[in-house]
Amino acid sequence: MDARVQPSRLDLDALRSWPLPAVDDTADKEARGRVLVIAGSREVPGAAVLAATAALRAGAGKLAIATAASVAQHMAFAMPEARVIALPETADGGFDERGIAGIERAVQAARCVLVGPGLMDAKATCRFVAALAPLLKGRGVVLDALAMDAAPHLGRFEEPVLLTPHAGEVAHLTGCDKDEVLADPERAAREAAQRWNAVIAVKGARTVIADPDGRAWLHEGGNAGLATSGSGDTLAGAIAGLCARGAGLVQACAWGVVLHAQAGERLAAQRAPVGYLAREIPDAMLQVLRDLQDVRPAIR
Ligand SMILES: NC(=O)C1=CN([C@@H]2O[C@H](COP(=O)(O)OP(=O)(O)OC[C@H]3O[C@@H](n4cnc5c(N)ncnc54)[C@H](OP(=O)(O)O)[C@@H]3O)[C@@H](O)[C@H]2O)[C@@H](O)CC1
Ligand SMILES: Nc1ncnc2c1ncn2[C@@H]1O[C@H](COP(=O)(O)OP(=O)(O)O)[C@@H](O)[C@H]1O
Repeated sequence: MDARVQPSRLDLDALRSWPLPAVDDTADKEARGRVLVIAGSREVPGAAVLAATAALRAGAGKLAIATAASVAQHMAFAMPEARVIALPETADGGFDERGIAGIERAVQAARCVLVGPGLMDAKATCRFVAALAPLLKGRGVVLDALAMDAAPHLGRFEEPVLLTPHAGEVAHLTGCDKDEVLADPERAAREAAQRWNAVIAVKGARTVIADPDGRAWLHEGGNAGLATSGSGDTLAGAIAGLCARGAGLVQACAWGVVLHAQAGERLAAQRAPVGYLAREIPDAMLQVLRDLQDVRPAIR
């Protein structure tokens, strides 16, 4: 018999009974929390824009983006709400770990740091994340996309970190088969959470979140329209934004997963079931967030 405790179901009702920390009407942008998005390479700069937009739509107060030097100027115009820090690149388009000195202050100021969307050069990314890891202590950390490749090399995290792999990325990280993960995402999430002492969200039509304490949450919802280029970047960004404005990693992840899926459902109803764009998801998430807060206000 399967001894696993059933995962808690995540849906809008679950969020209503798990309200986000309230943001006071008198809050300034510092109180709303700083988020640092380390993302975007010369081939995939848009991933940083998608993640950063979602972080602000989720309610973060202040935004910094650390991105490839070759696209930093363009990023500053694409994302006028951000302070943009240029990172030196490797020949293969990765972030050179020597650039970390230039983001040290931004890391220290951030309540949440998201690393990964749109990064290139797996080897350089592993070195970069390994060198960054000691600076991340005490803040919410979300590793997405190529930044997760560092996880197997970092051993067990000392403090919880969130990883957001889809089934293919779990297969890539653990050496198992993608179909095995799809057949039992809960097992994959629980095993990875124990192995790395991390919160894991295995994403897909069924998303399972597991934490190192043995708790798990299951979300079923959204639609195939969410299976689109850049969609995962908006999820990671929203989670980082929720964390920056005061939610813990697990709550931020749970809220982000439901908001993202609900945004997909709204876009499917408003536009078409398939064919809406990742860049449209953050605004739809804001609509869902607003309606939720009408029910139980988190921002007065
Ligand atoms: N047009 C673009 O590319 C855009 C990309 N964008 C952003 O770029 C980032 C990367 O996205 P992506 O789409 O390039 O990488 P994705 O396919 O998620 O693979 C990730 C890893 O999983 C692995 N992996 C996958 N399946 C597997 C399997 N069955 N079994 C084993 N391994 C498997 C795969 O290994 P590989 O297939 O390379 O061997 C790879 O290591 C992300 O942030 C995305 O949002 C956007 O911003 C918009 C434009
Ligand atoms: N059929 C589906 N139903 C519901 N959600 C889905 C479906 N397919 C994908 N998603 C969601 O869309 C997102 C896709 O993320 P990801 O594969 O990382 O995209 P990308 O790498 O292009 O940004 C995940 O949050 C996943 O849960």
